[in-house]
Amino acid sequence: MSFTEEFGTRVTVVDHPMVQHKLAILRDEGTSSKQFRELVRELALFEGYEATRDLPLEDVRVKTPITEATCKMVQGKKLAIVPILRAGLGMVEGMLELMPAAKVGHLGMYRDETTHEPHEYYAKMPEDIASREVLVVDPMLATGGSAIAALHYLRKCGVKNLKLAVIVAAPEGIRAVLAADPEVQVFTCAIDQGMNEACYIVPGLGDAGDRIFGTK
Ligand SMILES: O=P(O)(O)OC[C@H]1O[C@H](OP(=O)(O)OP(=O)(O)O)[C@H](O)[C@@H]1O
Ligand SMILES: O=c1cc[nH]c(=O)[nH]1
Ligand SMILES: [Mg+2]
Repeated sequence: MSFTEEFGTRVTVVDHPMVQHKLAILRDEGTSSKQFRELVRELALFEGYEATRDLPLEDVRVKTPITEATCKMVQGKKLAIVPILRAGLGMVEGMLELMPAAKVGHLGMYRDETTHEPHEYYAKMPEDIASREVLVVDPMLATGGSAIAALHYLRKCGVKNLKLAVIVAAPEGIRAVLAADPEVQVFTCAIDQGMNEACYIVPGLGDAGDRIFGTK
């Protein structure tokens, strides 16, 4: 069964040629931290473009230099971007370029190196998070543990409309997320083969947080 058949409309693979090109450079172990950060920002912008495709529009009257016309503008929808620290921070700037009025909540989470379980160490959300449409961002979806913990936290905050944008996903992680949250929509630039024994995505791109911040 193909991933399209298995995941249906709940998963969108953003596989535009420019996205695939940038992702190939991102995966390359020789790519510097500076270029890695720039690519993560750019890929986030492309993903944000897809993730906001269903935003409601309203009619506005515009006077062009030629005549008056009825045009469309995005309704004043309340949005929030929630990066999972650290690596998710790399995607915030690109998302904000697209949605400058969005609020940003932060969720600190690290994966235990042995058990691969997520540990939450920080959370700061906009006060009105429950009434916002929320886009959780993190470049990597491996076992799905971190994303599931983030989605669970946001559901407990009362968030109704949740989307998750990652850059590289393992099929196991997607399955786990879809099973844990029956409504979340997932956006990814690639679905990889799987994970190795250390739960790193294969072929993946290594440790996204370390590559963004140059910590290894
Ligand atoms: O799907 P999972 O198995 O939970 O793995 C994915 C998580 O692991 C990475 O974070 P990490 O724990 O390395 O923290 P960091 O962002 O601080 O590097 C990544 O950015 C995700 O948050
Ligand atoms: O491949 C992986 C898996 C988890 N976290 C990463 O940064 N990369
Ligand atoms: Mg990391």
